[in-house]
Amino acid sequence: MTDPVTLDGEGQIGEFDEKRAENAVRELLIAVGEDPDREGLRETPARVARAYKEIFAGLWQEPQDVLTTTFDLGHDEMVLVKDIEVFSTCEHHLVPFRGVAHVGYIPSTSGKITGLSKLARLVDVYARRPQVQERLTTQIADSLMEILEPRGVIVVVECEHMCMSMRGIRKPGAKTLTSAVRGQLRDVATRNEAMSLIMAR
Ligand SMILES: Nc1nc2c(ncn2[C@@H]2O[C@H](COP(=O)(O)OP(=O)(O)OP(=O)(O)O)[C@@H](O)[C@H]2O)c(=O)[nH]1
Ligand SMILES: [Zn+2]
Repeated sequence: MTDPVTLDGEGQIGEFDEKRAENAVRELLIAVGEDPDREGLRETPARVARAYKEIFAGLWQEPQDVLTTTFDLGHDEMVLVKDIEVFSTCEHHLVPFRGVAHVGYIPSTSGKITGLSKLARLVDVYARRPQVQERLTTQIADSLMEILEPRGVIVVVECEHMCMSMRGIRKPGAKTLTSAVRGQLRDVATRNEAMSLIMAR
């Protein structure tokens, strides 16, 4: 058994513990009735540990690590990046949920903007954690508000949750939509403009 770890105030250990993850996967395989020492499974615990390190890499990143490049371009109209692919993990069942995120903002009056790819990186920072879709959505919106200080933000996330498709209620195809709207994007006209851009196919 690996020694218990000391959790910090956020409920996190200091860094991803690959050995501990590997041991846990081995235990899980035994618990489900498998033989972790049979040939096909021998490397699986180490492989799964490496995969989890990647899937949960966002736990070791902060939004300011990726929203690094900002420009003062004087552009003060809406910027919207839509259909950003989302792969995340439901914190209730540890199975994936996937779909797309649409992220838009109205820059500050000085026109402080960021690189378009940074919006997609920001989505990944929060998606690569054990999540619920509502929190993923609000975290993206709130971190953008804090770092870019824009006049408004809109984030819409549409995902299918494997915990609803492959088990439990078994409703493949059901999509969950969540939104977070901040600042001037709460104004009906501006919000409608953003939504019509998001919904246009
Ligand atoms: N609000 C919200 N619920 C989620 C999300 N992902 C999964 N869930 C739900 O979390 C709930 C957990 O319910 P529980 O009753 O504790 O667990 P369960 O017995 O496995 O539930 P079932 O999935 O209904 O079989 C389920 O209703 C899931 O659909 C999410 O991102 N947001
Ligand atoms: Zn789930």
